[in-house]
Amino acid sequence: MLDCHPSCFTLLLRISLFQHYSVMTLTLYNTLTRRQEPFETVEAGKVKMYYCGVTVYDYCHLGHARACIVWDVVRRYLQFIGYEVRYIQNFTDIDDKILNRACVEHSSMEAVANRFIKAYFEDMARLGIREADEYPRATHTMNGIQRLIHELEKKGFAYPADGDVYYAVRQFAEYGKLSGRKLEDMQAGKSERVNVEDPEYQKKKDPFDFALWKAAKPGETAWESPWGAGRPGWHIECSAMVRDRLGDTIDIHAGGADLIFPHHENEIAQSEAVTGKPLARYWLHNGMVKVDGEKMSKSLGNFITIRELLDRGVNPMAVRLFVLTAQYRTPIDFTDEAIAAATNGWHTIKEGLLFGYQYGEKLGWDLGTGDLGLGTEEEFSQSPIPNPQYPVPNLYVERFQEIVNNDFNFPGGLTVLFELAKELRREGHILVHEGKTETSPDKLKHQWQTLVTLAGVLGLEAEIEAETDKINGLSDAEIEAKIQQRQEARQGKNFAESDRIRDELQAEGITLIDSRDGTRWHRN
Ligand SMILES: Nc1ncnc2c1ncn2[C@@H]1O[C@H](COP(=O)(O)OP(=O)(O)OP(=O)(O)O)[C@@H](O)[C@H]1O
Ligand SMILES: [Zn+2]
Repeated sequence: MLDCHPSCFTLLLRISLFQHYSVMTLTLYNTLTRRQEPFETVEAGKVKMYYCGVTVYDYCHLGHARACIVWDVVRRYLQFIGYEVRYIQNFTDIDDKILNRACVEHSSMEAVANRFIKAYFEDMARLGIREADEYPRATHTMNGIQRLIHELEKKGFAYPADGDVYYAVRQFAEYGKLSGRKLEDMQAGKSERVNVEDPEYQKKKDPFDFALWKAAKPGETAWESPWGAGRPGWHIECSAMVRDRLGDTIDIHAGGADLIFPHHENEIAQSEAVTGKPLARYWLHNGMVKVDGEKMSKSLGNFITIRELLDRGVNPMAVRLFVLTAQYRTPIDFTDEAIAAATNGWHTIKEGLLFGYQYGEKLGWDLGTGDLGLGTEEEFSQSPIPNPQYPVPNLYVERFQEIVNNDFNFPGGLTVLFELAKELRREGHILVHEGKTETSPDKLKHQWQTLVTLAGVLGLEAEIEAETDKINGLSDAEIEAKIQQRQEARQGKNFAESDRIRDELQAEGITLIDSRDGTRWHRN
């Protein structure tokens, strides 16, 4: 028994409570408060989440891939720790850039949008992004948009001007609370850059007022409205979609850090002026993918599309790893080296994921229904936890959760996966060379299932059949036989032949290491 003063007990109790709290509570950095806070949802056990999706006028690039992967994994993780998540992602299908492309292609805004929405789904499926619960589009939300503008007008936050309608930023006392910008400071910076000849400038009461509705120019696609034919501004569509699909206050509003100002600031001004309630409890922003220090962006033209990257042979799971090895809020540089490092990382995790398929039978695992305990294919693809019957929780899962609970620390979570995968790989080599493993088959099965579960939370899945086929393509015995042939060629001084065999094996993903004691090999 500890000989301790009562205050010492209180301290111990506090420490243990704190430890419990820090382990079990998800805490998130909230852009709005600039602090990391415990995650508390409006309704217990349920998360309403909205992500500002793409403007559909071109193919998605690696920057979009990062955003989509991060929010996909956030959603999976929230489900994993027991939340019911309703996840909405919009498509901006009304925009000057879509209109310009339609003009260039002698096509319509709708045709351009539809083409790139289709491409979006193709690309995201290749990256293993789970579909959102709904994908509202600006063109399908016209009633909600007009209703909101009308309410803003009625409450004195909006004013019509010659077919346009503007939001009066000075009416909203909290304008700037998300981005931390003050109108006065911005005013000083902007005064030299303002173009007083600009017709929009002349219609606005304040240069920072922004358009809620824009009158159509002759020949432009337009929608009827109480203010005349026109189309909505970009910011109002998200306010309307959030309200229509999720209600007045949601739990998580997500998007790239480039959207904090003005887009999200304006969304807050619009929605909160009408409802008088917070639009979102947590504002989360992913960092940018950069190229030579600059944001990868369609408008700057410094981008690589997802399809280009994958068509070059980069594994989609390596793209996921490239994204997940950085904390989601920090910027990351796109370089060939970074992709190569992610590819190496993926090979390691993949080997671990395939362990059960390669060695399960040899280890005498009880295969039960023949699915190695992974559940049916349908369950596997739908559930965030491949099989809820898994032997979870365990120490690995607890550690993973403890790490990730700290502001979605996915890179930290990955270290647990690498540890498991490397251990399984090591045991696989021992089994091949010595006929048995160091660790008991039961424990290995448990570790393997844990790895598959945690990898599933991060959306990392090996294409089981294709990959095992590849591995089965050259069995261990065949590899050993080729090494023997190479040895004979070397003894006969036929170095061309020995090099050919080495290259052939390398092409199959087998690396040879020569030493005094002979040739060792490993799969890459
Ligand atoms: N380089 C990037 N890195 C990370 N996220 C990005 C990047 N570019 C865009 N996003 C995010 O992807 C989503 C869709 O963005 P959007 O369609 O406006 O693309 P964009 O490339 O920024 O367009 P533009 O180049 O015309 O500004 C947003 O949430 C945005 O923040
Ligand atoms: Zn938005």
